[in-house]
Amino acid sequence: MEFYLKASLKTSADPAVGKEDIEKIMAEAEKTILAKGAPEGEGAKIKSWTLGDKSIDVELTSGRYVRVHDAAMRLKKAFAESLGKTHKIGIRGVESETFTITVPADRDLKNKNIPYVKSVDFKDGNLILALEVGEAEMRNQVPDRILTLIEDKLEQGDYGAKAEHWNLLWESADRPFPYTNDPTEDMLKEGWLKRGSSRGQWIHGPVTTRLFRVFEQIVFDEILVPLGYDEMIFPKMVMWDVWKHSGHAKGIYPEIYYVCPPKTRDPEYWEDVMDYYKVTHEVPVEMLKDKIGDPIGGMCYAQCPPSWGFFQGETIATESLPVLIFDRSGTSHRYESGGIHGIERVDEFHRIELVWLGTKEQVVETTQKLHERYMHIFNDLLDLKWRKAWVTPWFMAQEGIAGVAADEVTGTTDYEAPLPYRGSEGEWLEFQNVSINGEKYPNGFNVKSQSGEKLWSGCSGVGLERWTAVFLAQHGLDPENWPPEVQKRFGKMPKQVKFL
Ligand SMILES: Nc1ncnc2c1ncn2[C@@H]1O[C@H](COS(=O)(=O)NC(=O)[C@@H](N)CO)[C@@H](O)[C@H]1O
Ligand SMILES: [Zn+2]
Repeated sequence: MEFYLKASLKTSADPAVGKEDIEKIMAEAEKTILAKGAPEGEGAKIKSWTLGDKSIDVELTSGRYVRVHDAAMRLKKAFAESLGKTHKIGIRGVESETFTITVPADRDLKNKNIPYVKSVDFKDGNLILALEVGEAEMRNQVPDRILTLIEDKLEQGDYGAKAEHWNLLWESADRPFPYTNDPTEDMLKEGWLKRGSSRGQWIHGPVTTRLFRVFEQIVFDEILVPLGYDEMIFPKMVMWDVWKHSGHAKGIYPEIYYVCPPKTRDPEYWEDVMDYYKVTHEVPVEMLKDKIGDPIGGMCYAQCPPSWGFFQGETIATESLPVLIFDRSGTSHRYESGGIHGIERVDEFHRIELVWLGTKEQVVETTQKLHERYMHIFNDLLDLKWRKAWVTPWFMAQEGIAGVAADEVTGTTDYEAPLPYRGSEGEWLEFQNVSINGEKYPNGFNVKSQSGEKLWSGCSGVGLERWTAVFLAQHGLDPENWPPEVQKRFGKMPKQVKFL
């Protein structure tokens, strides 16, 4: 991998008078300023240099240490000091005439439309990127981010094949499946729910709503109350800034529902739209496009990121750790891939999101306790056939990164269950997960601990549609066949609205 930069350091006067000083700096630079911070012999190299009538023109090459743009800044500083003192010549700025990054690659890039990249050529097993950057971009590490972007793409395969990591951790004993219908079809027949007008959206009648609340009650009784979680309300419209801190801004765009404000709330501004509708009974979507502002963010997607605004920039007292909170205040929205089927994979869903933060030990211990409580719930209360698997951490998957986390403690455990109607080879459904997210969020949101110890966090998403889909797929719709702990909480079947 090689960086190449042909730069022109603009001088305030003809630099010829300082030729001796410049020669001295150029002669020593590779051993001094251009070597600092690099392993032996891996600093930046001066390929050539000449003096213009108001510039010092230099060709630099480097590997990944003392990169050419950093080398140019170091030369600028050295010239400014030496020429400034002795000859009152200042360095006005650094201009890059040619800036290329050459990276070994086994294939060309699909997307060549990268900021500050003029061209991408794939030749003789290398990607050669020509950059168009100014001094500000060179100072602001833009070339470094471009290199990282390319290396990530080459490593991950250009998006597409996100090889999901999956390792079985535990599986419950088999149990008979007396019911093998598709519960969504039977629920539709029973009138328990109806499709909403939006893609992947359902309107839940009294029965499924009651079932959601029964599962929620079980989470309260078995986890939130005994383990001391406090309820909070996390925002449900998520601004770009939150997703920049959480990392979602790296890869969330294909799957969010965007939020745009009106450009103004002045009714006159909207009169033509209203008149258009009143006359045509059609909503003039084209007209709306010009009247709404840019997307300010999106609807709730991962549910926990906005909670970090509560802790951002704070130092948490030792006595408050571990913080154990949860949110169930609203919906999550995802523009899921096609083939939205049943209630198991929807665009609008309801989740209880548990978040815990503390020292690494506290987070690991809290996570362990959660796994024990879930084990009890799924074995003894919901009486499910289910399993747990160690998978690519959800926060990596949501940034388009495959593989597993750096250390073996950080990561996501998916809880999955078979849906009998899918058949014995049918794909199991992830109905919730538990994750240790390491330092990611406290770092991302700059949250410190009184003791100065690094804070860790974890989160667990309990999908109520998913619990319901798994539970009904395995137990059927007749409460008579449900486990007593669910029947007890469910009570009498709510009266159904009768349609004629
Ligand atoms: N499209 C969907 N439909 C229904 N439930 C979903 C959908 N997407 C996610 N969920 C539920 O939300 C849970 C967590 O989602 S996740 O993306 O895996 N993880 C996260 O977002 C973490 N922040 C924990 O919530 C899933 O296990 C599932 O129960
Ligand atoms: Zn989460």
